[in-house]
Amino acid sequence: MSNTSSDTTGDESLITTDVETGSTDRSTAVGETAVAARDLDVFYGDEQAIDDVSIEIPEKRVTALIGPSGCGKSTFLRCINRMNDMIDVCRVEGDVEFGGKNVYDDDVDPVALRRKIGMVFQKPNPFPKSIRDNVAYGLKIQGFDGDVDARVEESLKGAALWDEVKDQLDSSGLDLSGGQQQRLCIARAIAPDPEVILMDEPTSALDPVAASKIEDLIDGLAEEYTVIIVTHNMQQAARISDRTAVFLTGGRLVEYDDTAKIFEDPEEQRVEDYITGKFG
Ligand SMILES: Nc1ncnc2c1ncn2[C@@H]1O[C@H](COP(=O)(O)OP(=O)(O)OP(=O)(O)O)[C@@H](O)[C@H]1O
Repeated sequence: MSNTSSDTTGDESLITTDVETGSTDRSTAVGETAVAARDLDVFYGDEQAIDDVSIEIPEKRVTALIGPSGCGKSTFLRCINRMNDMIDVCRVEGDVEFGGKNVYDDDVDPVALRRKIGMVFQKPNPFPKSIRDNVAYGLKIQGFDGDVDARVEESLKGAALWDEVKDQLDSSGLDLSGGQQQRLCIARAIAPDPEVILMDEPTSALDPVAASKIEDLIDGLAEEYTVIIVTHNMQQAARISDRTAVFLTGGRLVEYDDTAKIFEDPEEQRVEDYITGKFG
């Protein structure tokens, strides 16, 4: 795995089909499906943001969603754990299957769904609470009756933050550096023991060293969780993901395959044009 991980949005000189792929030791054979979208359409009022997307996302792999600005990557990601429910004008048609169920069925509780499908955002957003309370937050909400301190430690270890904060668990999460705050948010996301972690450009607000740590972390997270990540950073997608889905303008999924195939030999000319920086 390359250790350079600066975000390169807009830096076309770094966009090349020669990017290093296949960073992980995981088998490229696609296993069980964790999340599937079927004929998914999403509208904001009259504007269509996702157009007839069907995709099967494998469990315990890193799947990257890439594509130019405004092509619907974040909208698609937010459909998976129904974060779009919070947007009044947003309407979803079609199915998103998780755990053998359409998450849009009437009997699905979105709060319970989000415990199973956690989310990490672009800007680190710890609560103005102690490090411990940040991680324990979701556990308290779900009425977790196990050993909270042990779970906090386990989650901070899982987010590669424990060694840096173990002596300051009562300090505010806001006093940490940006990269530490993002790892704290990852610890908070994994504490309720989800199956899927959605990440919306999790390194784009971080410096290259902090971003590199998060990339290494994501690689390890996929041992245990299904990771679905939106990134503008082509090199990042190539380095850390097993599968890559390319969205293009109009919210269409134009190609979805093993990451190495997408970056080395895409089927679609417009995908090649996009990843070589000819547009987007
Ligand atoms: N809350 C919203 N209300 C209305 N329109 C929205 C909303 N969020 C997104 N859109 C529109 O939906 C389309 C897809 O946006 P989305 O943010 O999903 O794309 P994206 O590929 O993630 O973009 P970016 O890479 O710039 O973050 C865009 O046309 C955007 O303007």
